Amino acid sequence: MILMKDIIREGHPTLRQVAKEVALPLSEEDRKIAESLMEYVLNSQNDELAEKYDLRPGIGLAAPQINVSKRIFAIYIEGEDEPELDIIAINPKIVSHSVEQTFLGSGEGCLSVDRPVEGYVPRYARITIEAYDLDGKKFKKRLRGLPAIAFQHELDHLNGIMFFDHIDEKNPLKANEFAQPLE
Ligand SMILES: O=CN(O)CCNC(=O)c1cccc(Cl)c1Cl
Ligand code: NI
Repeated sequence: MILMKDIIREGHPTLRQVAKEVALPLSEEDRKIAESLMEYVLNSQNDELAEKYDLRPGIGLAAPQINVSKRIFAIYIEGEDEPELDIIAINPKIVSHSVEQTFLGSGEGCLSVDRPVEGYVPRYARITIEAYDLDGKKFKKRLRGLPAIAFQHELDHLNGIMFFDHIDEKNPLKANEFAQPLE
């Protein structure tokens, strides 16, 4: 299982690389990598396991964060009755997006960043994405809200981008005129 010691931190060059597309159908190795990312995310949201193994909670995790420069990430966002988003995404891409932007009023955090970084991270408010699942089957989703924000945070990791790259240096708590805060 992935532990915090396996997660690379800012300054590690892999976090700034553009990750490579993954061959389909997935090799056994790549399937295990994908499953381990989701396993971490789920474990980190389980109070008992998170405490037992000292895991920082996360709603997503991308392969580059465990020093694997491949286009794979997992996202799990709990919902009322069913998860808001529960995906393992292979070779993901945004195929279209709204002009309108959004951001989390509380900003974003990252397991690869061991410091709080204040500021609004502008994201597309609504996105249409395409990716492949563990079985190599292509899927398409329209996302909004936190799922859309999380998808963009993880996709950034595959392109060597960190969330703080998007924060306006001069005025971190400025929201541009197209952006509406998420709740
Ligand atoms: O790349 C994934 N992580 O670094 C996991 C830790 N960060 C979070 O769970 C997190 C927190 C706030 C906003 C977003 Cl969008 C995300 Cl993703
Ligand atoms: Ni992150």
